[in-house]
Amino acid sequence: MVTSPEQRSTAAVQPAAADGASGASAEPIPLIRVRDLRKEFRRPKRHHGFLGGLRTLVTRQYTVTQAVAGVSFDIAEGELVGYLGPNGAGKSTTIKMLTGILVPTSGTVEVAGVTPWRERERNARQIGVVFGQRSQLWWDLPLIDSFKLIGKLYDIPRETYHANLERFTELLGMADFLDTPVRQLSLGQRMRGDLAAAMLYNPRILYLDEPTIGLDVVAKERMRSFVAELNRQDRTTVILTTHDLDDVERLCSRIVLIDRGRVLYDGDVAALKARYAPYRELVVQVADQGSVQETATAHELSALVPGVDQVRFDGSKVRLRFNPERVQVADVVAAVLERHRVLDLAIVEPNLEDVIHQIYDERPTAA
Ligand SMILES: Nc1ncnc2c1ncn2[C@@H]1O[C@H](COP(=O)(O)OP(=O)(O)OP(=O)(O)O)[C@@H](O)[C@H]1O
Repeated sequence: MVTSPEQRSTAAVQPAAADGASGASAEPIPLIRVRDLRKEFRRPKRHHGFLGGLRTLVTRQYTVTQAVAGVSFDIAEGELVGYLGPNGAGKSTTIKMLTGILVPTSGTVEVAGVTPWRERERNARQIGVVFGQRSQLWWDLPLIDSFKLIGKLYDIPRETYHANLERFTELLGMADFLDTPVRQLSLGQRMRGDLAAAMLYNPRILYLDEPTIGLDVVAKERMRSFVAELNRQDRTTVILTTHDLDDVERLCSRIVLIDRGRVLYDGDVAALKARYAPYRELVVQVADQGSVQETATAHELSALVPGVDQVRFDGSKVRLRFNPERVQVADVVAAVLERHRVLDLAIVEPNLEDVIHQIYDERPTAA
């Protein structure tokens, strides 16, 4: 299931138009516009053994990897989009083309009217980039000196620099380590420094590539709340690639899901869940758990509570799955309360991770 950029907002689960061109003239111009983007990596085929090196040079055969195989999407100002996919799907390659680090094999990208790889400097002023695995800070300098250097490099007006430094220091809790050399910072501190450095010159767009990788829960939450604040207060447009779907649940209303260089899904998270996992679970802990398990098979129990499709015993809890479009939550709860003494009860939404696994499981296998 693929959606073209112009279809996404109105019909998130419709098939894509073949050409991916925008037809709606009244639509506002998107901040980021990507059309049929492709990137092919060619590596010389290596021959081994006696005279292999010579053959490699002479035959000039190549191994071709289609890292990005025709991706199109639009992103409006102020959107916060999760760009997701399994290892090797083409996420980093796409981000590298959007940031101007890589030149595509074909296709177009416009970022606020700029073709990133043609006007790298103009593009650099309007984007902030954080790669979780790499730092743009000066390793041997105190963190504050990296900020000062960025202030000079980007010609940030004095007032803007000081206002941003003060705000980010407060929001990211950096006061205690501003004077510490970057190489002595913990990963969580360094990531906060990187995030602040990426935003010091007020870019309109922030690209985050695995920004919470390796962080503990507290550090992750700090990063997430900072990104949410930038997006809400400053309308910063954010594109986030991550394998941590809690980042996505917490931050993104829209996701673009890619696989083998192609878009599998582009739309909002709620619509994705409604399509692939149209259920809720009532999770109950009952006083008579033992007797429930002894006297009622899952099948019998689901017959007792009308509208419940599936019942699972999960440790001390019973999980009853139902479709909220067919049966009211209140009716399911009432049916359970009528029969059992309930100690605890919760309604749980399907988790994005399960939904995405389901999509990968259902996709056609590679040719
Ligand atoms: N410089 C390169 N030369 C050759 N192949 C490359 C290069 N960079 C990426 N690839 C290949 O392109 C494909 C997409 O890689 P990419 O790094 O974009 O994936 P990804 O979705 O970011 O994966 P991950 O989640 O593991 O970071 C992979 O098959 C990868 O091996």
